Amino acid sequence: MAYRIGTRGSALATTQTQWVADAMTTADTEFEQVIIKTKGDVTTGSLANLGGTGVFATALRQAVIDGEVDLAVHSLKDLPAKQPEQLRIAAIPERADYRDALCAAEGMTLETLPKGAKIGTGSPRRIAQLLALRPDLEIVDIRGNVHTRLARVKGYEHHHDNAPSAAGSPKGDLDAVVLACAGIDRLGLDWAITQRIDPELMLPAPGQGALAVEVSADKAPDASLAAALAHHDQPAARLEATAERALLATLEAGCASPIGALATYTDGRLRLDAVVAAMDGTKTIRREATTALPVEAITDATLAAAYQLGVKVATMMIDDGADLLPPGPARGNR
Ligand SMILES: NCc1[nH]cc(CCC(=O)O)c1CC(=O)O
Repeated sequence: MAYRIGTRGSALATTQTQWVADAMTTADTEFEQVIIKTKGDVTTGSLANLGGTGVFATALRQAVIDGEVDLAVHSLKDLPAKQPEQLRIAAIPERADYRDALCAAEGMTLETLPKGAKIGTGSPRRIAQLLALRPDLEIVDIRGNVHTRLARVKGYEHHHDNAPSAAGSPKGDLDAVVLACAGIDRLGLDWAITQRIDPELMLPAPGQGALAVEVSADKAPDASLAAALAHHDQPAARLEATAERALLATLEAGCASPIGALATYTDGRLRLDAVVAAMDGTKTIRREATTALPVEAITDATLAAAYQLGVKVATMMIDDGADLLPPGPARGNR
């Protein structure tokens, strides 16, 4: 059978969708990419001002609901925490590097960047954690695809002369940008990363580095597609994503500040670290908890335990005043 697999049109989106398609292709199961334009792709201007959640995902999700495509591949971190009833995340494949990446001029790191260095990012979560570490940094709001953002770093084009030209936007005007390692690695641009930022210093967005393969909840996939999806649903990634998204769902109801969260599943234990931070970096609330979760296979009970871990850590943070921190801009760019 051939299936239509929906994707955003960016280089990163089509690369990761092709990765999923290739992984799931068998002798009798193949995939054809269908590119869906989303609001996040056609709107220019700062994402911090665009508002709302899920700007990248909405049109793609609608294409699944309308039956235009059989399945869709998203970056999990672009999906709002609340799952729409018409859709189901059928697979969360093995996760890539979940860390944030500093891509700086001259091999610099967060420790060696000069005082007052100009750092490009539009993510309230990254801004808050950067300023908590280095209040002297000058943050510059940037957006655009991975190539466009990397081209803002001094010397980038000198090192990468076949970089697609980032028409219209400035080049080489920043000391560094912060992006997700996962996206840069998937595009084969890992040489641009000068520091994979330790999650002790900066917690990633909930779901960062993970992909979500979404299908219609009403129309069950046929047997060969269902088998391919089940085979690529990785238990550790599923448990980690469940805890991170439970935390996000709980905090979104009670606090409006930037949120970072990282769950790691190793040796039968699921650990969740999370942070809520004031945008100016002056206050951060960071908590963690671990639960023993020996699993052979994912069941409703293990997923419920992972979800409860997220609720627990979020509740601890609200008790510690996470809901009293000043709000960041409307969400949509983590
Ligand atoms: N918000 C855009 C977005 N959505 C997913 C990724 C990176 C890949 C991933 O986290 O899986 C990015 C770019 C970035 O934050 O650098």
